[in-house]
Amino acid sequence: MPIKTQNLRVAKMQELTTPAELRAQLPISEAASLTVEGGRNAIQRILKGEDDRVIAVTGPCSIHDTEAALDYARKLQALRVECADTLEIVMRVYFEKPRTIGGWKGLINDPFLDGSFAINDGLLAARELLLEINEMGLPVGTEFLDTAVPQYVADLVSWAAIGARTTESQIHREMASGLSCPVGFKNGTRGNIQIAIDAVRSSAQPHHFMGLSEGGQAAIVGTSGNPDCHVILRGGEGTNYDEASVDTFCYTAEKDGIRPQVMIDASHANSGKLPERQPEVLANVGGQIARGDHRIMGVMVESNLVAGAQKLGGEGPLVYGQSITDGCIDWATTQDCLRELSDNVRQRRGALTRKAS
Ligand SMILES: O=C[C@H](O)[C@H](O)COP(=O)(O)O
Ligand SMILES: C=C(OP(=O)(O)O)C(=O)O
Repeated sequence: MPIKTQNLRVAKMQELTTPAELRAQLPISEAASLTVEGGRNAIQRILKGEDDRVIAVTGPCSIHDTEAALDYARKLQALRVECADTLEIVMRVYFEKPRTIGGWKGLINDPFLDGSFAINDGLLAARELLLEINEMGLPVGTEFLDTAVPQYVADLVSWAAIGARTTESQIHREMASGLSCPVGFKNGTRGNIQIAIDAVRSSAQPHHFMGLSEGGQAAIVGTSGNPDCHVILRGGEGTNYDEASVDTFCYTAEKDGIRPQVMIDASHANSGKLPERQPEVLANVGGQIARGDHRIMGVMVESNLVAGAQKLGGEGPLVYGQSITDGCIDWATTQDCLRELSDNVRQRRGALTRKAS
């Protein structure tokens, strides 16, 4: 009789809702599908240089309270309409957090914030929120971390990110090669840009891998490759948002055969994890744009209703609209920064017109 050699450290296994079941419960509406298609098309045109606007992915570090997220979305949608001529504003709606060591891993993993890990409820809450935001006309960007998640929600996502900790991972590049939306790859946590360039090249190719079918069966997935991938500079051991860093990145990108274009993350290592530094980063990046730089096609901002961050599990109730992961800038500051960026895009147009005449 063989001794037990399997699942020795698996404490629990519970059935997961299938993607088809979740989608039947919360089907995409016509209004939401139009927002997704419009958002993806706009981003694709910006990536191809057919639209001179700048993508601005802005929103909380992570979603932990869907009511607060909807409040934020209503404000952002008004700003999106105001800045439509210069910016393609997309709400950052992050449900999955890649932790350096440990901590809360996001709304899908632990929606009740209490270690109950009710993932079926987390998927439901995520899909419900994505539907509501899209129905407002506001496109959504998210990070995909668990490779099973896209089958549940990717039809409601206009732009996706692969994080600094997973850009080098083959399974994330395979996943990106099959996503229907444009995808940004962050440089590595130590600042390595080559892994992000390699990721863009890898994801443009077709791949075959093991995945999940609509019906929740294990499946062999074949993809056609994603031509709409790009790099996001997020800093590393130092910052990499300045002109010299953009030059270095674009030189390397062109040498490796990818488009010399980039999104700049104003947060993470580019702000030294100090949220109050994000406006300074955005002003620098906006200055580069105003002076005529067309290589910077997007920015990312960690922003919430209330500035800073709070500890999950601290004394008293959570502050409404404040991050429980990385610190964010508040809504008023976000509005000022994006309006300034919008002016910078106009200045770039003016500079080009002056040059041409
Ligand atoms: O954006 C979020 C965080 O920077 C990332 O998830 C890592 O967080 P941690 O270092 O607090 O775990
Ligand atoms: C985790 C994130 O960023 P990074 O992968 O750059 O650390 C994030 O944007 O939430």
